[in-house]
Amino acid sequence: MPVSKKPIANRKRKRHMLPSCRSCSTHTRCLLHEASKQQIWKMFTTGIPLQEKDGIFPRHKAPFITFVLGGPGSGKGTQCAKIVETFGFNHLSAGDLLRKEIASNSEYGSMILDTIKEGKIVPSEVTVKLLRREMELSDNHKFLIDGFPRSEENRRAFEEIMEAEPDVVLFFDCPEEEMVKRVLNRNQGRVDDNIDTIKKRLKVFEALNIPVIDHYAKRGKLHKINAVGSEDEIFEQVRPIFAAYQHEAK
Ligand SMILES: Nc1ncnc2c1ncn2[C@@H]1O[C@H](COP(=O)(O)OP(=O)(O)O)[C@@H](O)[C@H]1O
Ligand SMILES: Nc1ccn([C@H]2C[C@H](O)[C@@H](COP(=O)(O)OP(=O)(O)O)O2)c(=O)n1
Ligand SMILES: [Mg+2]
Repeated sequence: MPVSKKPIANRKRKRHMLPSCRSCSTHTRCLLHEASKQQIWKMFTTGIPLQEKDGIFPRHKAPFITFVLGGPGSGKGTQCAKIVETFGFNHLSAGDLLRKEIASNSEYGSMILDTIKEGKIVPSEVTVKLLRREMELSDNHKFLIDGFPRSEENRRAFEEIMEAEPDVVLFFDCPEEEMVKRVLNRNQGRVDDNIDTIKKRLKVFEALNIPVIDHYAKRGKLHKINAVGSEDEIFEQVRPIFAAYQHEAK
């Protein structure tokens, strides 16, 4: 699966292909992107489609990207489902995309399976390519990217290949013993939901994912959420984060 910035052949391209602003493809931010995001939020919160008079043409729609981070079993997938329901995001789970690759017997399937069983991280170019494909094909440009980036390498690869940074980063902060308990009770038939793999995953989380979390904390993008409590209690910490963005866009 070679990484290329060229269009994917024979694939229907959507208007908000990344980078969404052709005139600034070397930049991760430009005034047009920023103005566009304001308009997009307005559109989503009011339900009124963008007009030419708004000064932003639809082809300039910028993606609104949320990274969802947290250790294994911290509740990322569970909360993503609630965010989708309430705020209408497209949920892209890096783990689900990798598991689909295994199931489809793709060229990288066996390597991905071995990596997941070992609790390690799949090479970034593979994961970013899968995410990129989903983002390009999406009709929705509000993305919840769940379980990514899991390492600084993941983060840098995304920024380089997608030429984009997240707008919001959520971190579900959960004690290890609670995460272990949840994963062992998850009951989804996953090859990595066993005590040996979970122990390895927790070490990898500390070593590789915490630096990513620190990076976004320093950049003021991190929203740390206490992941202990009922699903609804946790969602009540999440809700105002997105509600605040809606308010800003008005
Ligand atoms: N707040 C919660 N309290 C107890 N169990 C939870 C909570 N949130 C999720 N779970 C359960 O814990 C397990 C892991 O949740 P999941 O959303 O898959 O986490 P992650 O995607 O971070 O690994 C699932 O079985 C889920 O039903
Ligand atoms: N960015 C990512 C995300 C997941 N993976 C691999 C390695 C992870 O242990 C597995 C499972 O990830 P997933 O996000 O589904 O796991 P949890 O929901 O946190 O339990 O997939 C990866 O290599 N790189
Ligand atoms: Mg998950």
